[in-house]
Amino acid sequence: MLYAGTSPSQKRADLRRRLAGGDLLRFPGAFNPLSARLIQDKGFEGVYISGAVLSADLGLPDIGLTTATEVAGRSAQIARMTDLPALVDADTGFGEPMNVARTVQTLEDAGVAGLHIEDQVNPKRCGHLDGKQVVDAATALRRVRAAADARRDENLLIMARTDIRAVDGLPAAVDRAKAFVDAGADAIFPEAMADLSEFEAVAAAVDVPVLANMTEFGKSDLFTTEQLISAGVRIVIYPVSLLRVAMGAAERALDTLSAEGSLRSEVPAMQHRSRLYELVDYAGYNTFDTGIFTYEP
Ligand SMILES: C[C@](O)(C(=O)O)[C@H](CC(=O)O)C(=O)O
Ligand SMILES: [Mg+2]
Repeated sequence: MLYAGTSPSQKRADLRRRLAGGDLLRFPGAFNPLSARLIQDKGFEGVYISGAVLSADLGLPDIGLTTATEVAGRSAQIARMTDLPALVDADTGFGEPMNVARTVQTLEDAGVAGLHIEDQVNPKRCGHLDGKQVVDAATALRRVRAAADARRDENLLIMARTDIRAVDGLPAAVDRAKAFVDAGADAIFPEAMADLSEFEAVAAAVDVPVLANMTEFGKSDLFTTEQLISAGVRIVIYPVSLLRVAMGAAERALDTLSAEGSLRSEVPAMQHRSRLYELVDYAGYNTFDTGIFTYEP
């Protein structure tokens, strides 16, 4: 009933333990708190909270318009709904190193298990678009250092994302990944890798987990979990996938409604009322009521 029973510090400890175990951890993007429940129910290892989804949800492009407060608010709503660790996209950290530090503490308070800070210039843009720019190494490292120093729970996972591959090539991405680890990054997110061997090169160069972004319609192929494991990847995100699936279904249903005058033919594809009730635990609330109202002081 209500929110998940696992505390944020426990989720962070769980994530650390699972990462030490060596498996590939799969983090589908939750496009709302309810979908986080579904991700847990289906047996995934974690939930991703995407900046692209947050922007799209507000009807905005992913070009650095959202604020740290909006990201923290949505993160809290999603993270509290699941026992799984949540990883959140903190974009560029929302400002200078001191702002990055405050962003980290705010997201920690929101209950996430980890976050990533990227090295794009402000305002950032989707990592799979052309025309990105990255900041110099010193600036990028200061962001990561500030993030690592700011956390109060040592288990909060600070991931450093580099977008430099699309700008200066793979060797630059490998160099930056190594420097990020020296600056305190617990994991590396190399954005827009061209192929599997590039993931492999980054994973071989650092001794921390590497994350793969399996976003659709982007610069990387959609590799299978087996392929990612063979390349040494330890975390995979499917950031916008569930939103794309849901919006695709919504468009088709609206077209059906226009064409057919009713949604009758769409009903078999819909999530059933009973399944929705299962996910929001209607039964748990009934048990609570029964316990309270039959209680005799
Ligand atoms: C991972 C990402 O940062 C996100 O916000 O989810 C995006 C995803 C996307 O736009 O497809 C990204 O920059 O890759
Ligand atoms: Mg993003």
